[in-house]
Amino acid sequence: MLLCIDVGNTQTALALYPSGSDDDAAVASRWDARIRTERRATADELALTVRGMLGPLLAEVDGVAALSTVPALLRELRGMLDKHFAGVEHVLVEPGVRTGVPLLVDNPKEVGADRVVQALAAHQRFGGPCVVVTFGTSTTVDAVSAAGEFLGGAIAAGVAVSADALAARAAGLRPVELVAPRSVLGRSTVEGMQVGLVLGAAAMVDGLARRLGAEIAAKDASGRGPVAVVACGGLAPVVAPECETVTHHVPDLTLQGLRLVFGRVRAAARAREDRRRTGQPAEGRPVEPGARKARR
Ligand SMILES: Nc1ncnc2c1ncn2[C@@H]1O[C@H](COP(=O)(O)OP(=O)(O)OP(=O)(O)O)[C@@H](O)[C@H]1O
Ligand SMILES: CC(C)(CO)[C@@H](O)C(=O)NCCC(=O)O
Repeated sequence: MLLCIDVGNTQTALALYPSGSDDDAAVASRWDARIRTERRATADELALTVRGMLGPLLAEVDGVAALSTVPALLRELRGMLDKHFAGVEHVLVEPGVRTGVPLLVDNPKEVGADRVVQALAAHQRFGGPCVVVTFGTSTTVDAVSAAGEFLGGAIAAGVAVSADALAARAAGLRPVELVAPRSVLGRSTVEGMQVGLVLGAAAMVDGLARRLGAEIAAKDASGRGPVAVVACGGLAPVVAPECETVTHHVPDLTLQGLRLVFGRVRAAARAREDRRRTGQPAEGRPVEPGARKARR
């Protein structure tokens, strides 16, 4: 089975998917888990945690795909894969890895690996142009073209981050439970904060999704018409139902994206190996440097 690991800023999500389902847009996980992200964890500590959680399932792992949105943990994650998963194929999604997603932005290297794999998974599953919304430490709203290109998008403070900041900065406000209020007319301090935090985030996402949809349509005639708006992230169950534009909620979108990247990288490596063995040149003409799109 393929082990996918998404190290987020607050939580780390893990799942096991059946091997050999590389091209399938969506495959149900056989096992999943969520743990707190510990920013100072070492490669050995990460391995201890992952192995401990997997227990006997560890023996069934024949591949690992991972990403980290925490730069400090990228090195440790690589160390864990190289030292503790040396015997199985593994892919760490970072700049240089051929995900097949063209990144049409100023600096492709700075785009978070989570946003890249989410764009891939949403496009593979729903086709056409789409908008990806994540409700995690940050709230992101990203545009993906009909051809599956990452066009850019928005990065905003996440709902829990906003709630913490408000309680820390306003003397009369306390942390509140992040749930949708009964009505937009907040009739208490707690409800007023829930309106602002939860319904406010939903309204922001709706506004951005509509504007990004218009940008996609303006760039490409095939982007006109309904655009799938795909939500994921730890707070999606709370906020996505309050959004008018969200059409799908895929809780494991990032992990599915990791699974797809693993399949692509493995297929490319096998094609290279076949060519090397048979002495055949790569298919197609070499791409001229000026015409090359930024991919990773
Ligand atoms: N059941 C829940 N109820 C309330 N908040 C939750 C729940 N589950 C997760 N969260 C919150 O969701 C956020 C974590 O979501 P997620 O794992 O998508 O983000 P993350 O780990 O920070 O990833 P990223 O760095 O990609 O944003 C945290 O702010 C956490 O407090
Ligand atoms: C935006 C977040 C925090 C979303 O998880 C992550 O993708 C990240 O740290 N990205 C780097 C900056 C960027 O994507 O442009």
